Amino acid sequence: MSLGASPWDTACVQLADAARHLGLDDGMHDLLRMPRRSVTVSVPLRRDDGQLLVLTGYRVQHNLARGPAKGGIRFHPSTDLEEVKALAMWMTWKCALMGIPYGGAKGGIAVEPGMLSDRERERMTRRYAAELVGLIGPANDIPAPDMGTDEQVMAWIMDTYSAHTGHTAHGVVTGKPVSVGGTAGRAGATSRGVQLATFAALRERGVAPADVTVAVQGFGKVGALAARYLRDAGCRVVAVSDVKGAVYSSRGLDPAALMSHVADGADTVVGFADTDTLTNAELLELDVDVLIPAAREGVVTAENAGRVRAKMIVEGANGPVTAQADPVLAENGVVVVPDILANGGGVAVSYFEWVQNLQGYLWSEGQVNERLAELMERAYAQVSALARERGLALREAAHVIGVGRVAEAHQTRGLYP
Ligand SMILES: NC(=O)c1ccc[n+]([C@@H]2O[C@H](COP(=O)([O-])OP(=O)(O)OC[C@H]3O[C@@H](n4cnc5c(N)ncnc54)[C@H](O)[C@@H]3O)[C@@H](O)[C@H]2O)c1
Repeated sequence: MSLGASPWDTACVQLADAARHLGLDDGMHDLLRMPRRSVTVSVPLRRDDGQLLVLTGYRVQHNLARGPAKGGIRFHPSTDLEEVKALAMWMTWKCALMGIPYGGAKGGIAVEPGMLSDRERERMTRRYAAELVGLIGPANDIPAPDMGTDEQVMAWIMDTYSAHTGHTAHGVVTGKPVSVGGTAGRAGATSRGVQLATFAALRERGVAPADVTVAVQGFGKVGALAARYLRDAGCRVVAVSDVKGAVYSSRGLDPAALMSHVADGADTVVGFADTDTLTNAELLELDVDVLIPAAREGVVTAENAGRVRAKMIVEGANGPVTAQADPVLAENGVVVVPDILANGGGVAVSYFEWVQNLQGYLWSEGQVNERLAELMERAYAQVSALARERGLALREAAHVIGVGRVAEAHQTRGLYP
């Protein structure tokens, strides 16, 4: 297969690589590649000023062999069907790798959420949810937050779905506010998982957190808390960024103070006191121990991979390294802890939330964090062991495990009719 740079191309190259290692035949390879369902919906929105804006929304259920579809919803201007298909495929392998009984899905609306008022965002979300009522559901397909969406968006989706079905359906989404059936520990789950994956990789290489410098691209839900947890655990976070630019301090940044700075109206990390301003491109090329891309896909490419000086990349984002960049990084000895492992903590705790919703029973934050650590460490150990045994990169090993489990589910279930 020829190497492309789009997320879908990257996802297909990774699948083809895993299929080859697993010895899957062409039919099974096709079955695993093709999304089970792809839905495109029109989302008409009445703006506050009376104008009608017609947006496009998507939901892709990539694979259902291991359980109901699971995956986030993204509000971002560059969202399109190809991107959503790639993200849905990665969710399938991630859920399988984490050992949770879900298939993979993803959704989104092509929109810049920052241009909408809160009331517009609510109307848009509810209309999109209403279009998907026949598709989503606690036993069918369970959305969660992703770029540009948050727990309030999940509450609106749950409420819209519940209004249509005539009963409160907590289990239709995860990442909800705790007041409407969310779980303790979900808000920081992806970031905690990133920290656990980083520390597992460092431990294996005999490196202590206190000796580690970190740069984080993306200071959103995943990146900000990942920076904060890593700093709290002893690492020196020297740079972070958002879409407007990056800030750097060789002495180390205080992510908690930066979060307050952003929340208190600055709306960006840029301009934070006692820091130098960098571009996002410069942040990716800093001489640090650990680089955590936690913004969007395709930021480390064949063009800039050779200039990455980090010793390790831990993928907080989905698909931040293209298939063409991977071999360049490997050649230069850069260890990549892949997305389907490194950011699997989010879907793990989403699963815990859904289980609590189905049981009508609440766990403590301690229980959630303990079980998260168990799943992350188990997944890391399995990936690392297979990588050593078969001489694979961590990404290849992670995909061999995830894809292999989904292929096995297909084989065991058989083909209908
Ligand atoms: N939210 C989750 O639980 C979760 C779970 C697993 C994976 N992810 C992945 O993590 C990534 C980030 O998701 P999030 O939920 O934190 O999103 P978010 O919207 O909360 O934050 C995104 C951050 O990235 C920045 N950003 C956007 N475009 C950028 C660009 N071109 N260059 C630099 N920075 C840019 C934004 O300014 C923001 O700081 C995505 O790839 C998402 O799929 C999220």
